[in-house]
Amino acid sequence: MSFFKKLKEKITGTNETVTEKFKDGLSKTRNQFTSKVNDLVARFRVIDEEFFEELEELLLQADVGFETVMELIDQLKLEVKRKNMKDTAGIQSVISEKLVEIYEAGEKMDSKLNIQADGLTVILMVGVNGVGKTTTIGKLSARLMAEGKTVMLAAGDTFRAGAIEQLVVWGERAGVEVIRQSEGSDPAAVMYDAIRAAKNRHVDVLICDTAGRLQNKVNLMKELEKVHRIISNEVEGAPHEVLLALDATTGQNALVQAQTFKEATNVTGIVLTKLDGTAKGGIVLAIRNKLKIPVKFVGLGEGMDDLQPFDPEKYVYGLFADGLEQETEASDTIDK
Ligand SMILES: Nc1nc2c(ncn2[C@@H]2O[C@H](COP(=O)(O)OP(=O)(O)OP(=O)(O)O)[C@@H](O)[C@H]2O)c(=O)[nH]1
Repeated sequence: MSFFKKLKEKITGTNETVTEKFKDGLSKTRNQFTSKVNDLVARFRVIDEEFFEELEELLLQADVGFETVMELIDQLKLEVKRKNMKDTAGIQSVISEKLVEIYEAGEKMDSKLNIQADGLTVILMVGVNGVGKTTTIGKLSARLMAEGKTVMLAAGDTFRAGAIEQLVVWGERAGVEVIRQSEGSDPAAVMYDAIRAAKNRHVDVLICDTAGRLQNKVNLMKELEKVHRIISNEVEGAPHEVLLALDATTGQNALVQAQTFKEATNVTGIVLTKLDGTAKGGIVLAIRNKLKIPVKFVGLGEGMDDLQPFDPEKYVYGLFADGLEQETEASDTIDK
């Protein structure tokens, strides 16, 4: 049975709304990358060295990243040989199978949020201004509340004008309390207040916003270190997650930002925002392989429920949805 058919069977009936979100969110990448792969397959018919070279180029253009592309091409060559495939029919299914395998074969990384069963969980959100940090905090609050958790927010970006107000608006929208001080105050003091309030009110999850001043690495590091210290002094084992928000539309630049934050703090997971806004959705694979940090969530749109836990199979489905529909329909007809 082809990978497409197995994948189709696996995801049918399991939360179709989420599957559709991945499909819609990846439509730009699919229209660019996958349609070019389809053209390539139609143009070549026979699998040869030139076919692999052009495929390699398409994968690089989709921001999959050099090392991952090389690994994928090697794996594909082996599989083509093993299966004795002479023509390109069915190669998309093999490509998608290998993409999932490569994603899952890497270092074992837990993409689940580390939420404590008892007591307060503290999540620190870091990232450069404008990447969608505040929006992500709002969406994450709504998601946790839907799971039955009580949530509180700490307005720790006291640096950027308007950041506190923006968080308060999201807090109101999601129905969660925001602990704040005035602009320019010490973010560590805000965290201290917020932890006190969260403990007093027996809140399950406290999400802390931070300033994303990447322009000044020394200040960024100092501030994050101080905030980190206050949080870990007040709550044992905290912060339980340090989530770095990265904007998928910034491509390779997102990798550079991530490197800086990695040096400043112990990032435990990536939230890749605006994946719906780029045709280079391969960046997910580059991030995982280059940074060795799990992508825990992806942003697939602007709505409250458009932040979804990353799932490699749904992601690959989103990339190859059209081909998958066609292939399974054709083989269903043959089966009948
Ligand atoms: N299409 C799309 N837009 C998004 C997504 N996430 C965030 N946005 C949009 O990106 C813009 C910037 O998001 P903000 O949350 O304001 O950015 P920010 O990182 O909080 O900015 P700072 O508070 O300065 O750090 C907003 O218009 C959001 O609606 C996403 O996953 N998809």
